[in-house]
Amino acid sequence: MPALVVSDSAFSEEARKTKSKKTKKFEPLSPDLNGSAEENNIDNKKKMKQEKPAQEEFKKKKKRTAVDENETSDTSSDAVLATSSIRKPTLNGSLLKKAKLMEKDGYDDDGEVLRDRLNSKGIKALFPIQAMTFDMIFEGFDLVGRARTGQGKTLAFVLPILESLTSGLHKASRSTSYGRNPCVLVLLPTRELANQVHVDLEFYGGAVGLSSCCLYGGAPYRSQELALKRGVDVVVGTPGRIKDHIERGTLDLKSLKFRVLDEADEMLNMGFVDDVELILGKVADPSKVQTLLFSATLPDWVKKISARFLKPQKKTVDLVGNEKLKASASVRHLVLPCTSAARPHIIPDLIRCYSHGGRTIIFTETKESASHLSGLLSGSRALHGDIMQAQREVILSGFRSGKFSTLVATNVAARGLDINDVQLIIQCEPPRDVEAYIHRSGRTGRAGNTGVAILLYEPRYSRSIVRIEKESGVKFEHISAPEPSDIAETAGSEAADSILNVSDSVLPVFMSQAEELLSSSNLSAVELLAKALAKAAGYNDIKKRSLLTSLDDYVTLQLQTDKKIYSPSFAFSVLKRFMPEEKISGVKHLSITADGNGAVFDVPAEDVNSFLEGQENASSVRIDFLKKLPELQEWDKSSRSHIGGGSNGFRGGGRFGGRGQGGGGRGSGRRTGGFGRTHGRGGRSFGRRN
Ligand SMILES: Nc1ncnc2c1ncn2[C@@H]1O[C@H](COP(=O)(O)OP(=O)(O)OP(=O)(O)O)[C@@H](O)[C@H]1O
Repeated sequence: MPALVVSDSAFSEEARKTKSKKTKKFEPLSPDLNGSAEENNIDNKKKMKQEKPAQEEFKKKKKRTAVDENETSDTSSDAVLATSSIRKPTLNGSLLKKAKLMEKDGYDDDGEVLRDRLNSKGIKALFPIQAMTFDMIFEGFDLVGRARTGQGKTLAFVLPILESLTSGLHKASRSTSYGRNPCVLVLLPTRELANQVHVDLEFYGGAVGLSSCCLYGGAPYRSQELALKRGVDVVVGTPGRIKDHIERGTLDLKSLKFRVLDEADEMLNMGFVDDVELILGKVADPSKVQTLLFSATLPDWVKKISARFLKPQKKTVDLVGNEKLKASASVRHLVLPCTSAARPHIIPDLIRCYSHGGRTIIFTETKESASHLSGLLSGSRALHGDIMQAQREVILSGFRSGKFSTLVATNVAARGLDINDVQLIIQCEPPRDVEAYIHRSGRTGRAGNTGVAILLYEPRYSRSIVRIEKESGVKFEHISAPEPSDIAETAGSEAADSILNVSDSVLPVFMSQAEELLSSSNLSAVELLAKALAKAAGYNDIKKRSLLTSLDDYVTLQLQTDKKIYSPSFAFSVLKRFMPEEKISGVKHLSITADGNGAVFDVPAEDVNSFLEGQENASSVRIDFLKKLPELQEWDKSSRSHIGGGSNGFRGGGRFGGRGQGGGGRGSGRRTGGFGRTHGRGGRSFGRRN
């Protein structure tokens, strides 16, 4: 039997670590070393016996089956249980074995169907979290599982549960009768997520003859009650509605074998604590139920819940642990200063630069701002809790199927949603807690793919960026907004391509007008053609854009004097020496540089020349047009004063290389799509996908 190993795919650090650990760990299990492996297993079995005697009978059976099958012992779970380490992580090892077991029982077709279904989704080997938890779950342990977003936590509980019900611990006691009570309960925080996991359970569970239903609020009770009455094996749902069904007597948890809390911490955030605790407390004999808890983030409440409701022998597989980086490692994390007024202008440009033609999810803090922003972004739809449930489902399925490619959502879409080809996440402002940042940014870069997450922030409140950076372990790349001229350049390039595709049949009609235009204009043929291209690309002019706030039609200037500038009021007093009051009133977002040698501020694009020329009238003063934002002092919202620069500062400086002399990365971006405005330390140019 070919033993597949954990995917060696272009995946995470974890995958690599797991693989190397795995190789080391399982080398002794090669066929010629079976003896020593067997000895290990015997030792481990002893430890296991002390640890969980209730499992013994089942394990004996399992071992007999393995011997019957003449398999090597490399799939023995004992090693895992004793070491809490990695079992040979085989999809084939496990699922082929499953298929074999099924063959004996006459269920070979089901096994094939399950395998085919996994393969049809590109699943050929287990991801680390799946490989490391499979046996623990299959063997009957309670488990807390944590892995970064997009690393396959759903199948980490789905597959061993299916296997356990159809060929493992619970096979014998499984009922298939009409009106049977569910043996699996999966709790999730949002309806969308419940739906998604239900779809997975129907798809994979259906392959082995398990039925499921999904219970969430906002949907009629009747169809849910009918499904429960007929009898199902798996119930998936949100805590509120599950509790309602329990209280109405339509859902009985007495036959439960598994209960799963997916994204448990979000249930706390959403105020489901009491409901969850009530549901967990409804099980008659907790010793007969296996409880599994999965999330990418495990704050304190989850630890409390697990201490209260999981058995003392529970296992914990934490692939994030004390590692500094808690967010997805396959996502580029970017930050960009941007006022709320600038968002509607800047976001389409960000999508154009960073989404590579894929899907984008934009997160806002409130339902109102989601609706408002979606109204301003053509081709986008909003998704939030005030939208009727049926409509929410239509919107999400439209987004999944590509009917529109930009979704503007609140946190209802932050957790767990797995949508193909989401290339870009934009967060309109820093979320209140780091968990929200981790989950939102994790809607891209899933299953080993890459993605980009851009966090917008009001420049004055850069402190929250520092906080998120510290708590998530992410090293943000600071970028400035794509310059309108860069966007126009690409649009012009597309227009040039489209012009070449225009049929020659237009020439007789337009030639004489072209000749007339050329002869009557002072412009050269190339200049006229450039204007025609601009028009074809939809441009009448090129706007300026502020470096400080990303506002269109504003330009960022820098003021320097021969003295240090300690406060905005001092900077204003200097400006007042040589600029008229009406121009000073147009100055916005004045901030002091971290080194105190200058002040930067925005002025309307039409006033730039007045400021540049005005400095002629003042001695020891310099005004410069900024191409690169220096490091700035942070604005302390509470004291309404500037905090000293340096490490606390709003980091522009060296990290904002983009518009710096030469405009980092602009150059040949035309064809390769380089909008080279990534100004992180590495200064990588972030081009469009070729
Ligand atoms: N072994 C595998 N091989 C290939 N793809 C997989 C494998 N396991 C899961 N996937 C795919 O990876 C994607 C992410 O899986 P899943 O939604 O379970 O991640 P998650 O860890 O629960 O993420 P989140 O924390 O965001 O909820 C899904 O599209 C899933 O089909």
